[in-house]
Amino acid sequence: MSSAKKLDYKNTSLNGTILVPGDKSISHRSVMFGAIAQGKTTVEGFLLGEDCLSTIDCFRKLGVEIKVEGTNVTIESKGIDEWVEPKEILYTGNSGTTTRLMLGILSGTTLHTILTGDASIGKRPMRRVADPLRLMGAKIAGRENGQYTPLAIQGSKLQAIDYTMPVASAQVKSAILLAGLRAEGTTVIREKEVSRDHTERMLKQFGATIDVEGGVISFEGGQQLQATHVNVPGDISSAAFFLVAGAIVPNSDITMKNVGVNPTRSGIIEVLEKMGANLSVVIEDENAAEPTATINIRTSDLKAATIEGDIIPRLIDEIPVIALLATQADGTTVIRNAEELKVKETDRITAVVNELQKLGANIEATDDGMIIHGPSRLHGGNLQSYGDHRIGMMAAVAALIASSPIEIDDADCISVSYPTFFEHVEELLKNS
Ligand SMILES: O=C(O)C1=C[C@@H](OP(=O)(O)O)[C@@H](O)[C@H](O)C1
Ligand SMILES: C=C(OP(=O)(O)O)C(=O)O
Repeated sequence: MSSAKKLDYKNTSLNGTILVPGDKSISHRSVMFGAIAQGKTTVEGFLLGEDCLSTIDCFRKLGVEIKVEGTNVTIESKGIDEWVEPKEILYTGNSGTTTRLMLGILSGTTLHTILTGDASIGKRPMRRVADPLRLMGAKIAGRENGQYTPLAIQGSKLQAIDYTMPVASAQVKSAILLAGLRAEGTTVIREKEVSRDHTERMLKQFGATIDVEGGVISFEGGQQLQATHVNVPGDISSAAFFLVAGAIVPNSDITMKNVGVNPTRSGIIEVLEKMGANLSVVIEDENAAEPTATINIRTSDLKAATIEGDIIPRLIDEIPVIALLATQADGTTVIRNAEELKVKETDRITAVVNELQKLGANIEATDDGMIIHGPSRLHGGNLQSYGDHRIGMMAAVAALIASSPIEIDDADCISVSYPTFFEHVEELLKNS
């Protein structure tokens, strides 16, 4: 059920300390790796967002025992060879990560499975994963030769490949690595631009050996994963909404603890620094499998920046809210090389530009990004989320500075990645 939400935040500031929920990418992977390994894996700080719950649901249908108690999750598996062939279709909801990584995992089993998701997933390109997996010997069938869900997979024997990534995508890389775990030989992946490396880090955590050097990943097939404990840090992509809110809402001072600051994810921190934000980042644990930090942000005088090149994959999911940030910065912000935004939950270039224009922002779309002239005073209006959690949250942060109320058509979609988002907004407003 979708629900409209009217936001009327007048003369408020945001103050206080919050703990953003667990990282979505790492939460997905913790369940996947725990299900592949034999034994009991325990996860702490798991994200109870709908996308990660879809991943849990898929593995339960494969016979893996998964218990959820608050944000603690226990996965008990007899190992990938003991999974059962599901009688039902595996439903991946709104989650591209679940769909693409499962495709890689399931290709190397002996099972017949079918993956499908919601209307948005049904439009997202899957050949970017199916094609390299087919080079490994995977048997995948689907609409338009495997481009779109539903996708049927007949598990088969796989051979390693040496693959040069045509796009910077951690989902493609991870699907190949997870198939590579079951393949004969050494899988080699060559990345021109580094994408998030949670899969590589977690493979090591589960006892595998993986070599990463100068954008080249080498990974020997046939390794067994060992069940372990996974500590999921706070999601920097969720923290991003409050980093921007703290910078643009007058008289604000927000602290977030335990935020994951893996360098392949922390592009937004570099952008905030470049734009002159009042920001401090104190590393908590540099040696953890995934490093964390306490981050403080205060109201800032911002200047425009150019955002392009190899930083793009390190902040791709943050671009909608960075665009909002740029509407409050002095000068012209240019975002380039971000055409991947067109194949997310919705076309995020069109969605961001349309919705921010409705509020009076001076923003235009380009083929691979957007151009924003700031600063501009935003007014209220009726905004669409397009069923995309990141667009919904961008609209909600805009409401914190808009001169009149903003109504968001379908705000429920925010629970895909940040179910407690509005509780955190209320908590920070209380202290103002
Ligand atoms: O691997 C992951 O967990 C993700 C990778 C990124 O997608 P791409 O691989 O399509 O760039 C990102 O946008 C998505 O939110 C999560
Ligand atoms: C693109 C996203 O996720 P996914 O690809 O897993 O749907 C996102 O969370 O912004």
